[in-house]
Amino acid sequence: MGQQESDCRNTNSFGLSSGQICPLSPLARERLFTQPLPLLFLPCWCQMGLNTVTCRKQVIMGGRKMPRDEENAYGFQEFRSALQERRLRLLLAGRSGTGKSATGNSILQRKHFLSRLATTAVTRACATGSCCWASWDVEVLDTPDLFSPEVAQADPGFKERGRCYLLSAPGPHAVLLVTQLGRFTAQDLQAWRGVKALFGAGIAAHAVVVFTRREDLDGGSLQQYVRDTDNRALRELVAECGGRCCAFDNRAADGEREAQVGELMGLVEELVRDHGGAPYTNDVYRLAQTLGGLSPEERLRRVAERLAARARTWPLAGLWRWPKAGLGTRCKLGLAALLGALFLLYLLCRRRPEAVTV
Ligand SMILES: Nc1nc2c(ncn2[C@@H]2O[C@H](COP(=O)(O)OP(=O)(O)OP(=O)(O)O)[C@@H](O)[C@H]2O)c(=O)[nH]1
Repeated sequence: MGQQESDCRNTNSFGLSSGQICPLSPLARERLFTQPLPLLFLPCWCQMGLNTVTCRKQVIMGGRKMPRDEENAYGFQEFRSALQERRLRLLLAGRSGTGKSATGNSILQRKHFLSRLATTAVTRACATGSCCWASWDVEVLDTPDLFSPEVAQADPGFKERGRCYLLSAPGPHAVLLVTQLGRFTAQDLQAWRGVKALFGAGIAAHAVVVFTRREDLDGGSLQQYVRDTDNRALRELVAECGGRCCAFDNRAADGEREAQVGELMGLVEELVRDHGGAPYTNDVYRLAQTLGGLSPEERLRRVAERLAARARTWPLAGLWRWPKAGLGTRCKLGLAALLGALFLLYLLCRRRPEAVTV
């Protein structure tokens, strides 16, 4: 694939102008969360396969098998139109200093984002850049440190995180989790958790792990590196992202960089096909889709408000994600059985109303 560099579009003014699709019915998961009783047991049931709501499903539509993501509110027609639109939104994420901006510049094939070696974070605000790749209009969103625990102090009003949402609305087709080859640290893992905290655990189905400093492979195979690494957290991360990973040497010569971008875009195209052309979406993106008529400030205020509300219910959301948090299957089943037994015990021990004697 060859890249034709050009500015297809200007930066997205909060991303709401393109591909607006009305939200459909709220997710079954959200509905279930409004029911108090099954709340405790949902994660277990879900993990045990009793609840199929969270699972990616194959649905038969018009004689064709279509993959469908639970997080997606799109219907069949919308899948098709998303593909026809030929637009890809890529969101760069990861800890500070891993090479997100440099990777963004490699994709855009020009120096668009500020990228340099520094002891403190260089990127201070979300920024977008766009280019054409093959027949795709590609929009790249670079992010500042939105994913570390420090974000709570740095962005107390959820403004920057709100901008991140609005700039990537109606949702990213792929999240590129950028990490340095050979330096996958606790901070990288925290950043990945931060990505899931901000967007929801379902984002993993749209994630690609991008390693910078490809030159350190010395011509070796990335797959083998990932397979052989003794860093278990890294192996688990790549597995969680469906094995999608690639490597960039952002200082390589133009031709080599173009080949690396081609490799990444191949993974992204496959991902997009797997999702029937639909980007990742969640309740915040769906909210953003309804705010088209409002001023940018008002949209930001509403989205920030929703993010703050989500953060307040974070322990509940954490409960939902808990089954995917890396516990062993046996352990999860054991806990599920224990919770089930406790629930039965509660039902049995509940005081029955006294029999009324006349
Ligand atoms: N050798 C080498 N250096 C790289 C590569 N990718 C990025 N770098 C360097 O890593 C440093 C940090 O890169 P940035 O792109 O600024 O990293 P960032 O993640 O955007 O950093 P923040 O904006 O602070 O979050 C810069 O000096 C880059 O030149 C790579 O593939 N190889």
